[in-house]
Amino acid sequence: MDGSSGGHRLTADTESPPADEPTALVSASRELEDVSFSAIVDAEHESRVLWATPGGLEVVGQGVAARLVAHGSDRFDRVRAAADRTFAGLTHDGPHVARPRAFGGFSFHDEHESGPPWTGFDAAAFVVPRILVVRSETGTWLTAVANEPEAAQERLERWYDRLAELPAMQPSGTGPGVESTRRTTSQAAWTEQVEAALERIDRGTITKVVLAQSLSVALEEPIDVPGTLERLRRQYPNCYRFLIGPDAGGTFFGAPPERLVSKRGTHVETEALAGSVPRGETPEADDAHAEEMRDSEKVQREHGLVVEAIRDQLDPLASVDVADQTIRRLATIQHLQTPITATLEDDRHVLELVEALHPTPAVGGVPPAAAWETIRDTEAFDRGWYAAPIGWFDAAGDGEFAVGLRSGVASDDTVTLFAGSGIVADSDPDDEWDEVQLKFRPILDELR
Ligand SMILES: C=C(O[C@@H]1C=C(C(=O)O)C=C[C@H]1O)C(=O)O
Repeated sequence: MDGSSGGHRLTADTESPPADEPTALVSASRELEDVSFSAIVDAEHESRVLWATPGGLEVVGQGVAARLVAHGSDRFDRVRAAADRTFAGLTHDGPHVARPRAFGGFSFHDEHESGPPWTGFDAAAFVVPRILVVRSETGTWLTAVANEPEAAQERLERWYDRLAELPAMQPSGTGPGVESTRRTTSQAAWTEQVEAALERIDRGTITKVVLAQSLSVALEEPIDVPGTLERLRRQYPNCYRFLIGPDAGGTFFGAPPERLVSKRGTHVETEALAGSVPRGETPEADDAHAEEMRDSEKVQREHGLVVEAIRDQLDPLASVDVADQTIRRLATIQHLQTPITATLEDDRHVLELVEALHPTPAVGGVPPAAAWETIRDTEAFDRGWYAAPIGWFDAAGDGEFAVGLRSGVASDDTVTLFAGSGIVADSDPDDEWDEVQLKFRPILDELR
């Protein structure tokens, strides 16, 4: 069902209300001993989600209590309207951290149509899972969501018993092995693409554009996505981790370093993350790379465009505070980062902020429309949900979104990876090529 035409889509074994009379969601929570998250997200052919933040919140969900889907240029508004209907009258019996949330995201651009490798991915799609396990500072909670209190309670008890029987920890395994890789963009084609973008920059059509590549990886064994994410956690402990698995089609997953936005009440946090250099072999070499990035006029210009665009987007809504630049060090790469916070004048839904910010020039360009045209004229693959907002929102309109980077979409025995880099005046095609290869590594290393 298209969420634009109604709120809930209920799967067969829930108590389906008449289509035009969605009943309110009811949820109940119970504290758990720690459990293996895989038990929730291993289920194939079931809708499943995983969301983990650098701050330590981890959530897994399975099944569909409500689904919100939208297409077209007003997809953000449509999801928000569907969210209001979905969450109207919600009653939650449990701690705030374990409340029902809608998890999902958007495609990079609003003309997106689902198709390989993005089968199962609409232009905007969220689910409120029927079963959630939340691990936070205050403990681990199991939440069941249904349309009636008895059904929620029954589901809660059934899953509590089921999870209690499983071992708490499951091995995260090893990579599925890479049989072969196929590029959408050869290095020669890339050089031409970057040079064509540089011409547009010269002519003044654009100031910056982020061009990307995709890499299709044929696997030796089927991939265990939750296991892969668990291994990514060890390598990239300060990154987000996400898995979005519709009940049919591919599974989108990744470990992005970049927050698009988080909102709690009137407090907003976002950041500019743009400018990239490799890690060094020694602490001295590491610092030298970081120094070189900080001192580069080109990187500062590229980064400054992102800070400026975020400030311009938030200024009409909030009082904005831009902090000092720092270096964001990840296992394989370092970035220039500027943390940005804001205080909203009036409370807003997090989706309003997502719409205002996406795509920032960290993944799109300046000016946005001409940059998008450049991307469309240039890239030989479908961005799908790559570099797009991935996250959650709740009944109050609070939520958090990452940028879907360092990511791939898995289907059958293939994972398609995506990575890009910002092109500004003075960009060198060979350097940008190297940067893109570095950004494939987080996922690619875990597949080997
Ligand atoms: C586009 C990507 O990364 C983005 C682009 C960056 C850059 O151009 O320096 C840095 C971080 C991200 O905002 C990607 O990882 O695919």
